[in-house]
Amino acid sequence: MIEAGDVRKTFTVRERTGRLRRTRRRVSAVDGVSFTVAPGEFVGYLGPNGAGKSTTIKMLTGILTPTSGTIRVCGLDPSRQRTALARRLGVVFGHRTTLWWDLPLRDSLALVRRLYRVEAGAHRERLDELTALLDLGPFLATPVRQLSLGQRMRGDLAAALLHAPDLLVLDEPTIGLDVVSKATVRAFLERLNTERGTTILLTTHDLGDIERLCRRVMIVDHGRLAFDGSLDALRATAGSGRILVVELARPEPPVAVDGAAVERVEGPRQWLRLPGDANAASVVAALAARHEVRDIALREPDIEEIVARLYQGEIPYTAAH
Ligand SMILES: Nc1ncnc2c1ncn2[C@@H]1O[C@H](COP(=O)(O)OP(=O)(O)OP(=O)(O)O)[C@@H](O)[C@H]1O
Repeated sequence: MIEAGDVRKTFTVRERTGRLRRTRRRVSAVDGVSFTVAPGEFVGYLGPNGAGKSTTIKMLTGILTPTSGTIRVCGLDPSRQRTALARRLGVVFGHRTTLWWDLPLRDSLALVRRLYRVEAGAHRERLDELTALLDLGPFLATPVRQLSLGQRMRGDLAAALLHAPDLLVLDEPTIGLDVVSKATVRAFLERLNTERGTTILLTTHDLGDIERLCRRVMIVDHGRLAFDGSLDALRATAGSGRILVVELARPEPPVAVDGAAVERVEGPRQWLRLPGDANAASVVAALAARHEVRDIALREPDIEEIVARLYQGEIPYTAAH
């Protein structure tokens, strides 16, 4: 569905370096990224701010042309065959709407039908289905500018899917949504993928989206693909380990136990990181033999923490392969 081969995008930015002087600087936004996405996959595309995610998405959707490398999306070259690709592709940017601000949602969706030249019968059927799935009924007659963010996002999803695309590309579709709206959007996307077989590429900073939806995760950092694998592989990152929180009878210097490293000390509490293969029971036994332990708790690493540590360079991406 998507094939990207050694894709690069370089921007030239002009900078003021003195009162009258300007210099040009080259920014390598995407620096040799290669991957393929098969039909029916649901892939999360992650990365810290400025890593190159939006630039990649803009190249996949034909908005930007790569400086070098090859891209095929639905068998087409996005920058050369943008119109043909638009018929096969749906795109939703969480930050902005593609709907007409002053028109009621229903009229906006009718214009989308004309844009994509969807046959009237097929449109009605599809609109009914999307209205039911996304619960659009109560606000179809409301002008887009009066919709709440969650309602507007559901309207945008409907607009992107009215022409039944094979591939849906989402850029932060749950940004700013409350927990209930997020759950609605996530449940809808899951159904779209499993029941309709729509391939989905999802860019987000919300790791809840990723955990709930994606079987595969790609992480881009400094313009390069730093990780490409399953969510389980990411969770099992060698350096991630579990955290043992120990409450001692009194404040003590960091304890010394084989197979654990003290990460934090707060009064009588100490946080020990256990490597992936460590035996928690023997660490606890060793601790109890030498210290008066009041309480212990074992925490599994959460995905948010693992990703933060990867971004900060505390664990190498290679550990996640
Ligand atoms: N039009 C542009 N001109 C110059 N530099 C750009 C342009 N677009 C992006 N960049 C630079 O390219 C790099 C990657 O930007 P990009 O927007 O792709 O990152 P991102 O991963 O989407 O970030 P975020 O999570 O903050 O949205 C950044 O250093 C950014 O400043």
